[in-house]
Amino acid sequence: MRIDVVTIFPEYLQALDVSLIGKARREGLLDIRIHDLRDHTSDRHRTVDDTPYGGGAGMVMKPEPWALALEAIAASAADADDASGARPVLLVPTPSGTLFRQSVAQELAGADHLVVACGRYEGIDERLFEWAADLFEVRLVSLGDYVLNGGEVAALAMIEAVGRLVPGVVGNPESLVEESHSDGLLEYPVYTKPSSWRDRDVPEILLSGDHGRIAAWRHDQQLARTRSRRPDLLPPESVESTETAGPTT
Ligand SMILES: O=C(OCc1ccccc1)c1cn[nH]c1
Repeated sequence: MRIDVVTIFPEYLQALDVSLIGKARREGLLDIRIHDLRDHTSDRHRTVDDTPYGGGAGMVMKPEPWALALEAIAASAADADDASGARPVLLVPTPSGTLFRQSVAQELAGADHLVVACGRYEGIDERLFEWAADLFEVRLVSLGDYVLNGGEVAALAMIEAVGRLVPGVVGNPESLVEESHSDGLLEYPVYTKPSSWRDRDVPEILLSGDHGRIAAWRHDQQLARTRSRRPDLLPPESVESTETAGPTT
């Protein structure tokens, strides 16, 4: 998978050189390219923003530098994108996007080419997204109901969530199967040695070796946790009962 990131703070994306994503880049599983939006300006001050029409505080990102940056990326990937037959996905982290969830990460992991646009200030001129629709599948996506100063932190989160699902990136694919949200429930509690730690013991069931009962206990834990912390994830009829099945704090 190729991932291009456009930003005015390229150094923010250095985290993508580290750990599993960094290893996948070095192994060629992920082709991640970082672009400085200011390289697509033509004035002496490398201007990327201006005041908002209609007034209001803050600044808006000008559409032209973005269009030049995106055109350059589309041109550099044209052969590969043509071969894949699908338009690249333009992924735009923004508070006004649809909610990013594991299901969205799974979907995006199937794309051949992602282009991530990191907005700053009050956002990007809306016309850019209208213009981009001819070249890209445009996806405005929110990490959650809070506001960051720019899209870079959200881009790191989304790239990690998507990148780790690309085959070969995570060594043991088994660890991708049983994880939070993959079955729509929160993950069960996990424990490791020592079995007794500061007078707190690991639940006996986990030391029993009875894998059937362990699986059942873990599923009960998932349900109890999801009920208490994220009832919104459960279908309506299954929320009223509040029996607990062990440590669910
Ligand atoms: O703040 C966010 O993105 C940065 C951003 C982009 C455009 C204008 C302002 C801020 C964000 C919050 N949830 N998901 C993304």
